[in-house]
Amino acid sequence: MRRRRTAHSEEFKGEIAKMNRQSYSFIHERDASPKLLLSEPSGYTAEILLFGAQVVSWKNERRQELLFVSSRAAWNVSKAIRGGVPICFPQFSNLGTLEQHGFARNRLWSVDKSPSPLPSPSTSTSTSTSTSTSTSTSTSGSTPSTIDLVLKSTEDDLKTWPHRFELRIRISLSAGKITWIPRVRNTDSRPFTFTFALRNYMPVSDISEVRVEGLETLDYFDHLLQGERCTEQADAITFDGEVDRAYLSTPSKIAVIDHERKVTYELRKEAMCDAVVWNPWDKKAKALPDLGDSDYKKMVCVDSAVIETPIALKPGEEWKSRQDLIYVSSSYFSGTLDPSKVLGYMGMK
Ligand SMILES: O=P(O)(O)OC[C@H]1O[C@H](O)[C@H](O)[C@@H](O)[C@@H]1O
Repeated sequence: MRRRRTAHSEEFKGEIAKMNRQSYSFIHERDASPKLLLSEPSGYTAEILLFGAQVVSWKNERRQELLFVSSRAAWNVSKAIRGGVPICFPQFSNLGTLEQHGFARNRLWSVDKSPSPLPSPSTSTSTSTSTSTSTSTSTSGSTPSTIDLVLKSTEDDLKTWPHRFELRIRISLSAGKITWIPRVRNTDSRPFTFTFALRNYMPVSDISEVRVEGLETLDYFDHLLQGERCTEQADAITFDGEVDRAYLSTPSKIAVIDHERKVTYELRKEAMCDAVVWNPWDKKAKALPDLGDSDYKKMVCVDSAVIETPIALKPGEEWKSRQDLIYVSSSYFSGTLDPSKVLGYMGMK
């Protein structure tokens, strides 16, 4: 593979940083944004673009890709890659005057090489109504590998969103689990509000065979019905057409169960009380230039989000949240994948 020498490659050439439990290396590919590689002892790896702080690959010890990336993803990044886990800030979707999903996913972030310790829950300001108080631990019990990335307001961004902020994301990798800890600090002299989402593109064998559990009976805004408020009637979400919904006041655990692939993704979240479920289906997929025509069959987005009640921060305040994405293969279970066993294993039932 050809390597490109850039300012970043000069600065970080050959660097393996191991400070404050950080363990990453830089990858430089031709015509692509610098990428960071996180690895951990049991063989899981993650690749993170500095452009958008977007995780674009998460692999297990057998080198199987655990995130969806479009077959037509545009890697010469001028906008967020279609796939992985883009970060939507300070606006989710088109719910405001900014560009769709906000600008954070389309900016070059920096590595925070000497990150400050995470604030304890009592010192951090969380204005969202999280339903969770739990703190996840590494599924392997080993120390995770972490990287801290930071985005600050630029003079250009201040023209469209006139609020000075610092957005920090700590991404940690351990066996079977990847964690995001986003923090937004108001560094301005006036209060501001924002919405936020971690958009998780998960790969599935066949979208028609997928169930999303944990959102039943909840209210949601249906983007396909001009944001109309509806109530989920089904006992699990299944897919036979386009879905674009923001579920409200969701539990801290949601499961995406792929019967055919015999895999379950468990999404655990704190301080992000909404959850978005999105699949574009065939017509919309054809309209998206960076999504293959039939890619919609192989993906589903289930996002941790704060949408209904935007986060409000006074000057100096900080909001902190957390998302764990946990990969559970049916090899943990004997015989056929039984959703009730999976959910029982996860402590959901
Ligand atoms: O194409 P993107 O900007 O990544 O957005 C992908 C989708 O995200 C959200 O769910 C919006 O409600 C959709 O209308 C949009 O198509």
